[in-house]
Amino acid sequence: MKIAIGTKNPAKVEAVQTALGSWEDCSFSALSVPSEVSPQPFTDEETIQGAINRATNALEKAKAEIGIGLEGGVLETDYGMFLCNWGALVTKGNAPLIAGGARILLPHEFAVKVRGGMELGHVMDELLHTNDLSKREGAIGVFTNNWIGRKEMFVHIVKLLAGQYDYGQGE
Ligand SMILES: O=P(O)(O)OP(=O)(O)OP(=O)(O)OC[C@H]1O[C@@H](n2cnc3c(O)ncnc32)[C@H](O)[C@@H]1O
Ligand SMILES: [Mg+2]
Repeated sequence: MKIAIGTKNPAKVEAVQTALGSWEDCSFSALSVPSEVSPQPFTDEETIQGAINRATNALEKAKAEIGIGLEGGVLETDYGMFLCNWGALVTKGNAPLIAGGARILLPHEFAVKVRGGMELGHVMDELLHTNDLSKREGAIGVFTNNWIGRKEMFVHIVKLLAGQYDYGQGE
């Protein structure tokens, strides 16, 4: 079974490969595809839409059986700005399967810069003097002192997607 992943970000690609490690006879291809939402989504809805678009575009581009899209975003609440992450699994002719990931509050000084129009990944690299942090532990890794890294967080989302897919196969 051919599985297309709608990104080349290693934190996401490795998460899919790890989460689906027990699925037999799978081949994975990681492709750069448009999310068709803003580079920094600002709501759950926009982040979900980005995940679905990545999954759909990857499915079509790779002519795969399954497309998987993972998207990071932020959302404003009465408590402050949370980071959020969503995943979608798309198969031809079916409604997308959707799953959400862990969310935590962003420290004020980081949220202020995101509100000002910067992508969270760029804010992280600027304030922490890092390079491409979002391809490794990500914001969630930094702000949880690496108890939960970005890959681990996405592994959970992909397992939630795979489980729903398995459930559907049994119907
Ligand atoms: O190449 P792609 O797949 O686009 O990977 P990305 O790192 O840009 O990731 P997203 O577009 O899904 O995420 C939107 C922004 O949020 C940033 N980000 C970094 N760590 C994050 C985290 O733990 N949770 C959510 N977003 C995070 C990310 O770098 C982007 O600037
Ligand atoms: Mg991006």
